Amino acid sequence: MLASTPFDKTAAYKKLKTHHKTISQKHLRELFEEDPERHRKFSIRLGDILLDYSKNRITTRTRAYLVQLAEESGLKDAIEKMFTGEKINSTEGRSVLHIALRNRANTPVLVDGKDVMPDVNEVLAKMKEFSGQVRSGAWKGYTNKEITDIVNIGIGGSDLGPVMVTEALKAYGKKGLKVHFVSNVDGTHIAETLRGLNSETTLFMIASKTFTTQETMANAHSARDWFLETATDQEHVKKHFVAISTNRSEVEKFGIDPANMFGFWDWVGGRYSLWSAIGLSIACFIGFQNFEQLLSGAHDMDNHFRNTRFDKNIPVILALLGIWYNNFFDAQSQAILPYDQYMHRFAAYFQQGDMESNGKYVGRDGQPVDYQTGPVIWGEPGTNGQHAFYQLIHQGTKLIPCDFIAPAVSHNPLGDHHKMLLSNFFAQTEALMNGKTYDEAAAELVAAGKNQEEIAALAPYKAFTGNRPTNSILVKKITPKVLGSLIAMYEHKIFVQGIIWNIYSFDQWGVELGKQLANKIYPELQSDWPVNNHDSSTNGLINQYKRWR
Ligand SMILES: O=P(O)(O)OC[C@H]1O[C@@H](O)[C@H](O)[C@@H](O)[C@@H]1O
Repeated sequence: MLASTPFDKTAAYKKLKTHHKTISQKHLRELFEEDPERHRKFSIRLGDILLDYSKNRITTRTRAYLVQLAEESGLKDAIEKMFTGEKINSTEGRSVLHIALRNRANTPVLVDGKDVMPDVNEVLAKMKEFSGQVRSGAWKGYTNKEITDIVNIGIGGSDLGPVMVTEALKAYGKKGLKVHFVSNVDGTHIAETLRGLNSETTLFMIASKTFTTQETMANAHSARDWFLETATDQEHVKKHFVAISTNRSEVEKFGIDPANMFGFWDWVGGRYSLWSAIGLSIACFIGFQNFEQLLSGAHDMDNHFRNTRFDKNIPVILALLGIWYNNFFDAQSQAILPYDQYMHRFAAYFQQGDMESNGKYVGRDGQPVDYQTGPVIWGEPGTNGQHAFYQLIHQGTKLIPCDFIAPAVSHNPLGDHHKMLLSNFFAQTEALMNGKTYDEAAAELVAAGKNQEEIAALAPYKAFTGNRPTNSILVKKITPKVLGSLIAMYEHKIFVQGIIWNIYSFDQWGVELGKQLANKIYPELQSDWPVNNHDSSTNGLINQYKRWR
């Protein structure tokens, strides 16, 4: 069991409340003027990753109070409980062991007294063999042709991770092998994906932890129907369908050869599962060695997280800064802004990772919390975001803490593109921090030849308050290893915040109600009879749909 102290009852919370009154009056410009050593004091380097968090509205005192908050919340103990397989996902009665999936040290990790590592290694070995066969062309389709297209069918955690990683690591992808992802139950998704594919050279991966998810099962059945239209013989299914799941009996019921099943376990949360067999499409696309590098990058971050004191601990610091803005500055959201086109699904991935984990209002004591928990996560790659929503980040009325992420080395060193990209990356955090005073705006207008009247009219709009906090995460290059570390970094950040907010981060009961109601409404849509058993809005909408369809 995890300790359960409502975080607003800690001594550190009270100190931070008082301290916030002072800090909120300070401008980041002043903080930098007062202390020229901020970059050194507020940055952490881990291998090829540099976190500079100096452009935050903090002093060393703020950090000390935040670290105290983490200590009072029992974080050290909670980390140990996670790493040693204790059932900290209490509402589901499960351990939380994505760290075991990438435990490259192979030290025993016990669940109910049994070491899970032999099972983990067995599945990894099976993934290695299979991905090797697909990539070398040894795995043949029903007409003896090599596989050219993989279609992963899954949703949520069984989709977002593989999508994000295969995009982020496209530079490592095997030429001539395409990966496609179908998630939405909207028939358009699968219809558009299958258009142009050849059943002889297409491999389907049905990825579902439960193997009962409505969307995935509907898409899997449609994929099989499509396949059998040309392949005709049921026997051929086994060369073209594999399953990734924890539910063997449902896999067998669907008709997938158990030999083609890649298992995982209930202690792998869906949104933490890309490290498991759910990553099979990743392993096929980038190769198993690169997949192992991804695991090893995550393992490095796991070790750092578990063994480093909190004030030098990257995930802990990121989590504490998030809490500082969320709970003391009333920030509602957090932007993740990768300056790397390949990482264009990174923010979307952590929308599930963070919002499904920490979008909870009931504390671990079973009572509603009376403070804010998980933020809204959003973001798009720079520089596109700059020409879209950054206006609001710079001059809007809302405080939006931002994580800027960029690689020093591009996979596509084309002319001066990367220097231009990085100049924007550096400029934005500087601009958000410093802003532009009224006097600076007026001076620019003078230089542009404006008269006093024009200056008075325009300067208020051209001034920026600045003082907007950012983290800069500069990495050497987006390699599989670095990406693994970055993903694990955010996973642990989410964990720390959940511990401090005293909520359960590893269940997701909030998604159930919609599913239950959809299952009830689905049979009602079979006939054309009007319905009258819902509220007037739902009845009205269903009945209009029936008239129009
Ligand atoms: O992998 P499954 O069982 O098909 O589940 C897919 C998704 O289903 C959703 O209902 C859950 O909210 C997600 O956490 C999960 O990843």
